Amino acid sequence: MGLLFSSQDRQLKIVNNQPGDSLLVGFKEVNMDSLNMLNRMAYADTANFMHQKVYPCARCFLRPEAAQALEKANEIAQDKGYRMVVYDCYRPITIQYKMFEIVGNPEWVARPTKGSNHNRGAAVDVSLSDENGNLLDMGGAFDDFSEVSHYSYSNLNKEAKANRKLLRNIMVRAGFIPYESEWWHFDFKQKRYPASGLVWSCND
Ligand SMILES: C[C@@H](N)C(=O)N[C@H](C)C(=O)O
Ligand SMILES: [Zn+2]
Repeated sequence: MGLLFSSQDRQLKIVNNQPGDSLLVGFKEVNMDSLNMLNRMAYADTANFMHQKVYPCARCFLRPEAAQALEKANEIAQDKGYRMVVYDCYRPITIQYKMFEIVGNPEWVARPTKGSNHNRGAAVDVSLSDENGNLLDMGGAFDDFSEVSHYSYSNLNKEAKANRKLLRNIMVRAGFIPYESEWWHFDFKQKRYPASGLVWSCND
């Protein structure tokens, strides 16, 4: 894939894997099953806004510090009697292009020329469930690209407002930065990581 340049003349360095590469160099896998997280990786299934399975399988890779922060968030959630629900972690830049082509609005899908923190392995899309895996009411669905998804959307019932706040507090305590437009999206911005085109394998 080589190098891409953003319109704001910031150079976006894309690291791509070669045929035969199976490991994501520089990333750490978050083992959702052993951590009792709910694996709902949306883009490894057809039930998403693209109606296409665009990931080879449902695995969560992040930069090591971001992975550690997600694990911390999970511990905080579990101490309170909840489970982390994981919709997305690292997202190859090729998929960002595909998403942006469909949605075309940077409020909902970051411009691929600039790159999303998902492409850097430094963002997650998450929610919470109870101990039995029942999703908490967040007042709207994951990837509902409408104002209902704004964290501060006013027309929410009390429970949904409280649940959004609970999720946000857990994630902020763990080191993530919330995104106002999407209640589920959290960035980990401690370092500037390069965007990547690496795609994981499913059998190692
Ligand atoms: C596509 C959606 N789940 C998401 O992550 N959007 C943000 C803005 C992104 O693309 O970084
Ligand atoms: Zn996101």
